[in-house]
Amino acid sequence: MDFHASAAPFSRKSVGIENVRRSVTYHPTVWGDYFLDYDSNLTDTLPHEEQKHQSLKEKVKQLLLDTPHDSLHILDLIEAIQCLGVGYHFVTEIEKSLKYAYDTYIESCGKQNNDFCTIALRFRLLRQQGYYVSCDVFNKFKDHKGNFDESLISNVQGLLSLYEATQLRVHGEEILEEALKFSTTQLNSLLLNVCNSLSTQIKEALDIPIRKTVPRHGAKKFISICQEDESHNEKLLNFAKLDFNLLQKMHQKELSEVTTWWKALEIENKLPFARDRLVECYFWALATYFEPQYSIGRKMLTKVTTMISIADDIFDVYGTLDDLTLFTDAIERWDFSVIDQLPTYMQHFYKAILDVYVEIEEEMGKIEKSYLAHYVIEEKKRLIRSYFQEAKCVYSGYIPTLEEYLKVGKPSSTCLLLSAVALAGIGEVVTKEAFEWVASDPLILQGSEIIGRIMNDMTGFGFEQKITAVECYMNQNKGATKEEAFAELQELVTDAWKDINEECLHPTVVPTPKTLLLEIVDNYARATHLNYRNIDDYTNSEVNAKDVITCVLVEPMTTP
Ligand SMILES: CC(C)=CCC/C(C)=C/COP(=O)(O)OP(=O)(O)O
Repeated sequence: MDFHASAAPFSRKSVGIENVRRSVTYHPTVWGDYFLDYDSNLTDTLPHEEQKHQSLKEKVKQLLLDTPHDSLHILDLIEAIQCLGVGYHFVTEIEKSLKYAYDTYIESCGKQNNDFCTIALRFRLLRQQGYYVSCDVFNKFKDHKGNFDESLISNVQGLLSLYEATQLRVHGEEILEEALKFSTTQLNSLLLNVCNSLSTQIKEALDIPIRKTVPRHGAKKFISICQEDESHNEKLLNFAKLDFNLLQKMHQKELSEVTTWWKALEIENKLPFARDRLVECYFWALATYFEPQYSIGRKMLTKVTTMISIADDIFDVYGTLDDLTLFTDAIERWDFSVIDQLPTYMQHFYKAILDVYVEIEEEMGKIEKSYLAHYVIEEKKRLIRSYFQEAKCVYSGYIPTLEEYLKVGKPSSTCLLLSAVALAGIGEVVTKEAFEWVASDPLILQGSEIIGRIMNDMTGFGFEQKITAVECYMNQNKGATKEEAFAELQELVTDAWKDINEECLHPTVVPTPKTLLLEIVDNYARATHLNYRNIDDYTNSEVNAKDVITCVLVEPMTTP
């Protein structure tokens, strides 16, 4: 970027405040010490719960094995298992059934008893699994004029199923673009004429489709929907509820541990200008992966994310240009001995950052992979470099083009660093190739970065203390309104989802552990959708985020 062009109205330099420390009032933590109480006394799994869990798991597994691959019922069963959040227990069985569905795809879709709903469901389940299957199967639901058949309008479940299937579309799939418009319009008009529980289901799907749902949040939501459905399978539902509760206890215990760490840092006293969002950061980590074996990863991610959040507040609000120059240099040098050269308020923070990465290196050392920790540090440096570039831009008053902006705005989304940290926390299965893949910033990761950056910027426009993609677009297209800028940027988000969808299909160039890496990247985009689809729920976490966190991390499911 060239930072020497004419000054913009919001330029700090233009109003002579480049060396004035500023502050914005963020609301205090919603949670305080709340999760400290969730220590082992409350969160250890009891032996009878363990036994019941095991026995229900066996029963669900048997149900899967007993349902023939060629029955229509198997698709509904897999869908229920996955939506209820217990698919991770039956990965092999599900893969086997879906392989069969893939091998017999065209033949099965052609059968008489294959209705609209089933065809759309099969299409989605296979695409979710990474199988490329053709969208031509939807042609048979069009009338002689080429429109979707009017008879589909009254089929609510079919419309929902079609709508969900379109979320897996890739570039150039015209019929799925039409299907998305058709199903969205019809579902919106149905909202007025259906019963309460169905209208809630439609509203929720329109707001957050399955493809964009954060797994734990989705599990809780679908358990409630499933309960209302009289045809639900009791054993599966009970298993899902118990599994949810056992995982929730584990997550509460992790939160209790990271709260102890956070309190000891005394951030609210030492850096009172910064957002205090420990639990929200943990929730982001939980969105990345929720399974028991990634406990260490979630704790690492939480610590790293809180440090990012503080750094972001220093760069965007509090720090002077001199402070930011010193801090960026100190991060490049990555050395405890440079602490004294930093302004006092940064010293404690700089040490806290380095300590977190020492801890990551030590954790990786336990599996003899500490030599890979430098990949994570390099991503931290890349992030801080991008923050510094953005800050310099504000101080210079130059408004970049959207393209120039995104070169810096993509890494500043945090997606690259958080993906590298997520990898550092997966234990034995981590590979050097996976870190190198993240470092190379492949297309799929860029998709998540774009979603992260642009959705964040749209909610931040008018509030952020820094330049956003919206200003860049409006400046570049003289006379463009905010609405036009939003429409154009929303298109970029839609395209980014198509990139992600395409890159998830076999054969992928993603290294081992492939499925996990794809999940990590997908989940970053999903967490962004959840937190930034209306307002910035991370910064303003008193309303929506508080409700979501309460639902996922505080309220257990009622089990029989
Ligand atoms: C993914 C998460 C939760 C990251 C950690 C904190 C963070 C940088 C939040 C976004 O703040 P912001 O809206 O001020 O970001 P930016 O300044 O990059 O626009």
